[in-house]
Amino acid sequence: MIKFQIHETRDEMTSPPPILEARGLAKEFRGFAAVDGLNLQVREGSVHALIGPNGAGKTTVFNLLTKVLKPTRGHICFRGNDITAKSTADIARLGVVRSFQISAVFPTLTVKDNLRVALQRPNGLSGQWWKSLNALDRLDERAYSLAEDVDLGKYMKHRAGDLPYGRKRALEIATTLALDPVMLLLDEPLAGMGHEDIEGVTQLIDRVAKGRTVLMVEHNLKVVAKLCDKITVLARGQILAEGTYTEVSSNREVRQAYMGSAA
Ligand SMILES: Nc1ncnc2c1ncn2[C@@H]1O[C@H](COP(=O)(O)OP(=O)(O)OP(=O)(O)O)[C@@H](O)[C@H]1O
Repeated sequence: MIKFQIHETRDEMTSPPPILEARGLAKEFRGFAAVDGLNLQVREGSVHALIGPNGAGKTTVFNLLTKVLKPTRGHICFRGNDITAKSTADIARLGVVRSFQISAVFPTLTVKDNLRVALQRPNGLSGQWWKSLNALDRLDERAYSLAEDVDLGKYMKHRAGDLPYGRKRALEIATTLALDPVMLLLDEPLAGMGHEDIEGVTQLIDRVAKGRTVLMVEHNLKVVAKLCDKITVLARGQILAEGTYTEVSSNREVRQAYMGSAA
């Protein structure tokens, strides 16, 4: 692993402890090390990207951090507490929420009703939603405020299924924000998105990152360069390089790993 010693030493002296940390994290599939002794530190308030060539282990790391997979070895800590044995629901209660996975968007419901359904989860109304959406009127104010946060204010009466793709992604992010996360994990938030939506969703992520910590896997390196304070480059399950976009993109081994492509 290539370290940016001066940068990291300065950072460590001035920065708070990491909000999320992986220590010696490993995942083997039938003896194959998809993730191999990962030591990752995500600083509170940062927007941190995990990048790397295909098969580098990004998705596996994400699945380990969000408790979809159990590690073969190693530990995960959130705010200094070991969360290795906790479930996805446990860590969501701590405020660590993965978007585009647990955020369900119901295509036949309006934007407003999708937001009200999402909002009832942290408000302890789960199980009541089927009684009557009218019973959820008290959530309206918060639903409108969430819609404004993601620029969906004028779409409240639209059916989610009729929204353009970028707006659907905005609604998914809004349903995630309904859980009031302190840390958002975004798994390829721009995947499959047309050029016309990328700028809007990039701005949206930038906006919702304020006051939160974001860890994202993303292949679009232009967007990573724009949004992220720190980038961890994975290759063959290990950290190849870490630093700012300028630092990692000028790194020879990173360029080699991408075979002279976008990095
Ligand atoms: N369930 C599994 N069983 C066996 N091997 C797996 C499994 N999941 C992942 N792998 C292997 O682990 C390695 C890392 O895969 P992973 O999907 O984490 O990489 P990635 O960096 O997310 O790749 P991509 O950018 O292509 O999505 C790959 O070689 C993959 O084939």
